[in-house]
Formats: sequence, structure tokens, C-alpha cells
Amino acid sequence: MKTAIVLFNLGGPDGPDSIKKFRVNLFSDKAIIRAPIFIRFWLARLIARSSAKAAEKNYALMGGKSPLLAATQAQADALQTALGEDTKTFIAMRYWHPFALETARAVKAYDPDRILLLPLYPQFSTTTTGSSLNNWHEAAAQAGLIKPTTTLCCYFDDPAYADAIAALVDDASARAKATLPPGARLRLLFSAHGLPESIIARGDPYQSQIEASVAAVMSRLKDREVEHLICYQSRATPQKWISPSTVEAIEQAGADKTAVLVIPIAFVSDHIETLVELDIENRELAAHCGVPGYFRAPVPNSDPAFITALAGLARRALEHGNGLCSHQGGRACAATHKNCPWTKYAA
Ligand SMILES: C=CC1=C(C)c2cc3[nH]c(cc4nc(cc5[nH]c(cc1n2)c(C)c5CCC(=O)O)C(CCC(=O)O)=C4C)c(C)c3C=C
Ligand SMILES: [Fe+2]
Ligand SMILES: [Fe+2]
Repeated sequence: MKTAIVLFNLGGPDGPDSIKKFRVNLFSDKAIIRAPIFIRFWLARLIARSSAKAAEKNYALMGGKSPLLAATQAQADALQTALGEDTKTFIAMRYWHPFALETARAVKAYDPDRILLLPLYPQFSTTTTGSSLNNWHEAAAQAGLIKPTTTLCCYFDDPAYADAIAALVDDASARAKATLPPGARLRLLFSAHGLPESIIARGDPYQSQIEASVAAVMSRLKDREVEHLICYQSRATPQKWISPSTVEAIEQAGADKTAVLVIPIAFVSDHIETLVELDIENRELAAHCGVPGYFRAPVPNSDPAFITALAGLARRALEHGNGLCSHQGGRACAATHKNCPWTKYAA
């Protein structure tokens, strides 16, 4: 049976000329800026313009483009190899190429017997997974792609996913401790992408799924008693965002004279928010605040344990339609998933 697996991520500019267009696409999304269309049209351009210089400078530090598509392609290739011959993986990005419509046409040409939609966001948010899935369904309809489809909406506390992250954190902790003086304090900062408080207030399950991911990872670490904190990075609009921010957590670590290991918990691939914000800007901030040691755990990228976790999720979703948490034909998952976000937002 021929299976198409569509991997979703946010996308990023592929050169200096596309930075502005990519960011206008992002801020024009009604899942990101919740204003009527005619206000959103102007607001998107205003916000994109107001932060354009900083964004251009940050992309320049990565050679003028985002590495996200290359990292996602490597994940797609590794997953295809793990799942075997009858499976072909595809990538659909939300705000830059390959857009959902391009991908839906490619999937149609492949003519699979079934499709699995697999977001590269372990935690569900209306701003990421919800937006990508709604966008996919519109694109599939436009491309005339009608095939049995299963959706994996989130896997924030999947045991194999949590095992993979815990192993990366254990390794990074050991490396950090090896460079610190004996007895020095180390605090784990689980840094997730932030969201405006108003989006959480409207019922977005992202923050509670982040907390569940962190609990699942903590329960698997070699040192379960280590100090840890959840914080939120990458504030991108003037509204009030969920807190504490990663910047505040670093400042606090400076005041407490505690070294930090920053763990990007909502990202599965490297991109501007890990390579520039965490590795350059926040490292400089930590030095400035007198943090006695600043370390960053890797994101999974194509880590074999992470790819094995994705392959297991994909197999279970396709076989039973009730992995954690998957949906067949748009039906809600089995009773295994309380408060399933799919029924509320993405149906
Ligand atoms: C209101 C603005 C934003 C929300 C809400 C948001 C949520 C969100 N984003 C990610 C993951 C990624 N974000 C990326 C880039 C990016 N995100 C925003 C804004 C919001 N994100 C902006 C303006 C940008 C562009 C970068 C910049 O201009 O500074 C990326 C890709 C980055 C790249 O390499 O190009 C990812 C991935 C998550 C997980 C999330 C909410 C849960
Ligand atoms: Fe973002
Ligand atoms: Fe569900």
C-alpha cells in the first residue's frame, strides 16, 4: 500500500530577498494575528516592517537564509528510510516554499493509497499545527487531492519522543558539568516558543502540553532532582506574552550565580531561534548578567532516537488511528486523549 507522509513546519526564507515576504506571510495568518482581514493586512506589514532590520541582521548571521528546510529534508529522508519502500515523505511549510499547495500537487502526482499528516511540532498550538492543518485541507481541496487521511495532531508526551529528548539532555548535562567547578549549581531552562497570553486564554492547549512534555522528560533524566524551570522565548508582537521569558530566566540565573543548560523544548530542528537567539543573543546576555556557565542542549534534528520515535508514531497512527494523538477521517481520537485539540480547532 502506497503511503504519503506530509511533514509540516513553519518554513523560513531561502535568501535575503525572501525575508520580508516570509515575515509578511507569517503576520498575515489569522491564526497568528487575530484581527479582521482588512486590519490584519496593514498590521502584518507594520509589524513586519518594525522588526525588519533585526530580522535581516539575524538571518545574515546564518548566511542570509534559514537552515530549516535543509534540516527538515534530512528528517524527511531519515523517516522515509526508517519506514521502508512503500512510504514517501513530503514537506509542507506554512509561510515559505514548499507551500502546502505545491506539496498537495506533488502528493497527488505520487497517487498514494493513504496520507498521514505529521506536524513537526510535538505540542499542538492553534498558531502552528492548527494553522498548518487548516492550510493543508484548503490546499488539498484546491489540488483535487482526495485520499483517506490520518492526522497526528500532537505527541508531547509520547514515551519514545520523551526518551529521545531526555537522552539529549542527559548528554548535554554531563558535558556541562564536566566544565563546571565541582559542586557548582546547574539549572535546566526548558525554553519553549512563547505565545500571546490572549491565545492561551482562548483555550490553546500549547502551554499545558509544554508542561506535560517537560514532566515527561524530567521523569526520564538520570538526575531527576536537578533544578529546572520552564520559560518562553521569541516574543514577536507588542501584546503580553506568557511568562517567565527566557531572558528573565537568564537574568535570574545571573542574580542566583547559577549556570544554565537551555533546552529548546518546542523545536525539533535548528533554525534562527536556536542558532541566533539562544546561541548568540542569550549567550551574550548570560555573560553580561554574570551567569557562571551557559550551555545549550541540541534539538533532535535527525537524531536516530527521534526519527525512531516519529516512525513509531507514524506506524501506530496508520495502523490504529489512535496513536498519541491521531485522527482518521477527521474523527476525534479515542478516549486516550483528554481535551483533544483536534476536535476543538482543526476539524
Ligand atoms: C505572533 C508571532 C509568532 C507566534 C505566535 C509564533 C509561534 C511559534 N513559532 C514557532 C516556531 C518557529 N517560528 C519561526 C520564526 C518566526 N516566528 C515568528 C513569530 C511568531 N511565532 C517570527 C516573526 C518568525 C521569523 C523570525 C524572525 O523574524 O525573527 C520559525 C522559523 C525560523 C527560521 O529559521 O526561519 C520556527 C520554526 C513555534 C513552535 C510557535 C508556537 C508554538
Ligand atoms: Fe515563531
Ligand atoms: Fe486527540
